Amino acid sequence: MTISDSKLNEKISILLNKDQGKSEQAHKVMRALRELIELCGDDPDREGLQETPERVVKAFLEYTEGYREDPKEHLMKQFDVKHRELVLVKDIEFYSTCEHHFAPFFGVAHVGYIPDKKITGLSKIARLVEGYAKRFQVQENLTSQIADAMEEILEPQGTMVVIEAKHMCMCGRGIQKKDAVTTTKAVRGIFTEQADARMEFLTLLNR
Ligand SMILES: Nc1nc2c(ncn2[C@@H]2O[C@H](COP(=O)(O)OP(=O)(O)OP(=O)(O)O)[C@@H](O)[C@H]2O)c(=O)[nH]1
Ligand SMILES: [Zn+2]
Repeated sequence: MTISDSKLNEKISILLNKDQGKSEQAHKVMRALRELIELCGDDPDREGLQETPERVVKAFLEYTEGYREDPKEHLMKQFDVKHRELVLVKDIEFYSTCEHHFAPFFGVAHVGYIPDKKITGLSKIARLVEGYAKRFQVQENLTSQIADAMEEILEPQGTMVVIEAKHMCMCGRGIQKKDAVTTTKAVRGIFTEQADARMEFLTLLNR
């Protein structure tokens, strides 16, 4: 089977929105992936590996779906309520791709904000996390991008984001510390100014 006549190829074309220029680029990447297989010491034409370049391209387009949307748009759907106290969405699972090694990193995001005028749907906060996670990332940028989007679109009294994640680039390669967990936080607005607000977030988080 050649790369161009397989079924997976059609799926890639759909993922690329039938963009002809991008499809050509995808073929170049598939050819490069054949080279990578050879570089690593295997035969790209052996049965198990024949479709691997296409599968890898398709998988990467899925890992990076966030580039093909504006995650902030999810927050545009808003409601007017009188609630002016902490809203905390805990344990939002995410799966991202380390921009240094293209290895997965994954874990949970906890997103809290104190509304001023507007609130958004809870699922929209999870969609925001997904939109930034599905890109090439470092955990610190992922954390601050989520906080900055909340601030810009909802204009709350403040936002606090905590992310806990495991990085596969520290497991199967390199330093090989499979149990290491990295925690990052981003605080904005009232959470920067008031220790009590941060404490309330952390108390609810650890319940
Ligand atoms: N700060 C930060 N570092 C990350 C993240 N993901 C991966 N890294 C680190 O990026 C660094 C890249 O270091 P380099 O020395 O350029 O690359 P390397 O030789 O592959 O590094 P080692 O992993 O130490 O073998 C490593 O220390 C990784 O642990 C992240 O989300 N945030
Ligand atoms: Zn890495």
